[in-house]
Amino acid sequence: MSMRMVVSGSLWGLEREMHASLVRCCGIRVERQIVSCSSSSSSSCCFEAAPCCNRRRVLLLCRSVSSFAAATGTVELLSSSSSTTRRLQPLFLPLRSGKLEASLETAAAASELCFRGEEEKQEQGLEDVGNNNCDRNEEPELVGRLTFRELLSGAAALPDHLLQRVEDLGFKYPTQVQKEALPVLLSGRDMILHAQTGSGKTLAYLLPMFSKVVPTRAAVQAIVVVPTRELGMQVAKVARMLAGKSGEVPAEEMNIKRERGSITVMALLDGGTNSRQKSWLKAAPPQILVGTVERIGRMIEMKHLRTNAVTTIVVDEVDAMMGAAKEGGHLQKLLSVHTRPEQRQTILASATIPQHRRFLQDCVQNKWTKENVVYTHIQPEEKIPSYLHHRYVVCEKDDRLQVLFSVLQEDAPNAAIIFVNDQSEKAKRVGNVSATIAVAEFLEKRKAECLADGVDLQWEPLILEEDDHIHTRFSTLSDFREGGSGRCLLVATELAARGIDVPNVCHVYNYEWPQSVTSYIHRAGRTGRRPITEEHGTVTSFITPKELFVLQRVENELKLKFSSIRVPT
Ligand SMILES: Nc1ncnc2c1ncn2[C@@H]1O[C@H](COP(=O)(O)OP(=O)(O)OP(=O)(O)O)[C@@H](O)[C@H]1O
Repeated sequence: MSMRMVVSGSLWGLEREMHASLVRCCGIRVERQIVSCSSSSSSSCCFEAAPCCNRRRVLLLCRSVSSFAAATGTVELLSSSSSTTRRLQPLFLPLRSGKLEASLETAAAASELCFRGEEEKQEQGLEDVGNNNCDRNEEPELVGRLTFRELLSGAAALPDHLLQRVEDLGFKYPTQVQKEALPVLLSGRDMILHAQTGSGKTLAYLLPMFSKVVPTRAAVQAIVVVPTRELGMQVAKVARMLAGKSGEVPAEEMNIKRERGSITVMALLDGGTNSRQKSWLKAAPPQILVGTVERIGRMIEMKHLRTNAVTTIVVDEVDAMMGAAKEGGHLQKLLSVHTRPEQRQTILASATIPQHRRFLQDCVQNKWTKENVVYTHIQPEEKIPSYLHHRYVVCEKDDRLQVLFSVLQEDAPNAAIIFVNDQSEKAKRVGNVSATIAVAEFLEKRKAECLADGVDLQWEPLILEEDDHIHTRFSTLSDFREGGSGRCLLVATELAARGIDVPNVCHVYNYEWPQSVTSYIHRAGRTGRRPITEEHGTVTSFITPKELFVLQRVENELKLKFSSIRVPT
C-alpha cells in the first residue's frame, strides 16, 4: 500500500527512519511527505493534507496526546464538510525512549481495522457511502490519468480560460508534483516545493501565479527569481505561452507590446540593457516579471521597479541562490525587506534542498515565508529520477578526450550535454585554454578526420560558458534547442546544469566529475525530461582510477547503481 505521510514539527529528523519502519512494520510505502512548520502543526497539517485525501490515504503522525487530540478533532471537523477526508488518518506515536518500530507497530495495529475495512470494500467493489464518482479515480492505475480539468475544477479551481490554455498547449495530465502542489498552492499557502529534476515544477508554480494576476492592472504583481539568464529566458517563454503570446518572443523589445487586458511577461535578466529595462518598467509595467535577483534588486533600489502590488514571489533553484554569497544577500533582502511575507504568496522551488528542516526553520525565522508554509517533498526516497541510467568509464586524464570520442561514436546521441567544471580564476589569468574549448576543438578535429575518411559523424559541437557574450550564449542555446541538421553536442560548464529544459537530450556526459552530489543531480537531470512518459536518459561519467571511491558515495547517497562500461575499441 502506498500512502502519504504528514509529520508535524515535533517529529522532525525522524522521517527517514520512519519511511523504512513503515515499510517493515506495516507494508506502507511513503510516496510523499508534508512537513508543517506551524506551532499548531497537527491541525494545520490536517488542513494541508485534506486536498490530497480524495486520491490517497494520508497518515498523520502525532507524538503527543494533545496534538493527536487536536488532529482527530480537526479531521472530524473536516469530515463533516467533506467525505474525502475520511482518508486522513491520525496516528498516535508516543515514541518513548526512541523505540520507533515498537511504537509504530502498536499504533498501526490500533488503526489496522480501519485500513483493512477500506481495502475489503474496494476488493468487493463497494463504493464509500457519500462519495461521488471521484472514487473511481482512486484505483491506482487510474490515478496517473487524472486530467488537469478533473484535478482543478471544484474546490481547488483554476479559472477556465487557464485550464483551456494548459490543454491547448498540449498538457492534459498533471505530473505527480503538479497533482500534489496545485491544490495547496491554489488555496494560497506558501510552499517549499522539493521535487526531482524534470518533474514539472515550472507549471506547478506558474499556474497559481496566473490565476491571481489581474490583467487590467498595470503593475508588477508576480516575480519569478532565477539564478541564470538562460533559465530566466526559458521560464519567461513558458509564462508567455500561458499568457497566450504566440510563439517565442526572444527579443526583449516584445515585452512592452502589451495588448489591452492580456497578461504581459517581462524578462529582467543580467545582460539586458539597463536604460531600456528602466523605461519599460516605468512606461508599461508588466504583470509578471522573470528576473535574476541582482538585476531585480538594483531596479528596486533605483526605484524603477515598484513592489507594492506584488502578490506572488517564486524563487526557482532556491538552494543555488541562497547558497551563493552575493545572490543570497540580494534574495533575502527581496523577500524580507523589499516585500513582506504576509502580503504575498511565496513559493521556493528546487530539486535539491539540502538540510531541508533547517531551511524550513530559516524561512520562518527570517520571514522569507509565512509561518504556516507547507514543505512538499515529492518522492522523498528518490532524489534522482529512477528512469535515469548511470554509467562510468575509468580512464586516465590524458586519455579522456579519446575515450569520450569512442563513447560518443558508440552512443551516437542525437542531442547530448558534455559537462566540464568551471575554469578557475587562476587558470583564466594565466591564459589556459578552457576545458569547453579543448573538448569542442578535439571533437571538431576528429569529425574532420573522419569526414576525410568518408565517414560523416554529423556532430555539431557547441560551447556554452559564462564568459561568452550573452548574445552568443543565447544563440548557442537556441541552436541546441532547435537541433539543427546534425547531432548536437553541447559542451557546457555548470551554467547549463540548473533548470535548462531540452526534452530531446538523451545523454549527459560528465567529462569532468562534478564538484558535489547536488551538482551530479542537476547535471543528470538535463536528460530524461519527459515526466509523463518517463523515457530513459543515460548519464556517463569519466573518472580516473583514483576517483573511483566517489562513486560509492554517490551510490549510497542517491540510492542508485552505477554500471561500468569498457572503453569501446
Ligand atoms: N503535465 C505535463 N505533461 C507533460 N509534460 C509536462 C507536464 N508538465 C511539464 N511538462 C514538461 O516537462 C519538462 C520538465 O518540466 P520543468 O522544466 O518544469 O521541470 P522542473 O521540475 O522545473 O525541472 P528542473 O528541476 O530540472 O528545473 C518540460 O519539458 C515541460 O514542458
